[in-house]
Amino acid sequence: MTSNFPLPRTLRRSWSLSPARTMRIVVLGQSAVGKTALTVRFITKRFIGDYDPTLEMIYRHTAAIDGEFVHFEILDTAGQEEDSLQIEEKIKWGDGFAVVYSVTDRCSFDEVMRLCFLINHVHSNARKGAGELPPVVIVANKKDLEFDRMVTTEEGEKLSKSLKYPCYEISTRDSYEETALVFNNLYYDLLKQGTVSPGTFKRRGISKQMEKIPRLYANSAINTSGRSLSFNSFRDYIPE
Ligand SMILES: Nc1nc2c(ncn2[C@@H]2O[C@H](COP(=O)(O)OP(=O)(O)OP(=O)(O)O)[C@@H](O)[C@H]2O)c(=O)[nH]1
Repeated sequence: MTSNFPLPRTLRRSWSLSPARTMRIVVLGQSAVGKTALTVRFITKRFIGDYDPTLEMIYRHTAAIDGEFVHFEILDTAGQEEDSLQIEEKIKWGDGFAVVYSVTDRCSFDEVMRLCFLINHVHSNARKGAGELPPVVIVANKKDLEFDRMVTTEEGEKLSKSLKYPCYEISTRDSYEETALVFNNLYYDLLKQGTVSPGTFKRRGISKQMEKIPRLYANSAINTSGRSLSFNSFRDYIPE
């Protein structure tokens, strides 16, 4: 089908983009800190309030960053207690990590350190000292809930300094831009490591456990209706 209207400049530009890279990001953190909200906000640009708390999913999303297509595969983990072997499989799968806590929940803040150590431990063993450790960002979510705050900005900064990972204090509810910054910066950090070939990031094998996690192809460009979608209708809306 042809159109009588000229294409917008942004669409015309995208045709000259170079081949896509794929980056796998694992979103970790305690239950109810906003992992699903963060992931869905990034890929649909919308804040959707209610999710099935137990759902674990790999979202696939293509974004154009600095004139390049980047395929994100984002594993939104369940955030509930599971044995360490299961978490380790997921950590092995990732190229980069967003470790999320809520500024309204001190326990979720205390969990960040353990998760960061686990990431380092798993990847140090896997790489046997060769190569840099994967990029990690700490996400302090729900900063809009100032009255319920239990963790100060300074505490977040102190943790960030001691772990040597950047920490972004954000509101997934209020800002798409802050959410995108988390994922885009993980991508830039991985690029900086210089371990990427022009086509794709280096791939490792996928375990049977990882193959069982449902995958969903989602792209913000698909959702242009301006409707507010519930999570279930969001899932039905976007085909695999
Ligand atoms: N006010 C506010 N609420 C938020 C924000 N981010 C998430 N929420 C709410 O926090 C609750 C939990 O969000 P989820 O995204 O389901 O949290 P989760 O970490 O994925 O939870 P699990 O699936 O149990 O691991 C939901 O009611 C969200 O609407 C935010 O930035 N501000």
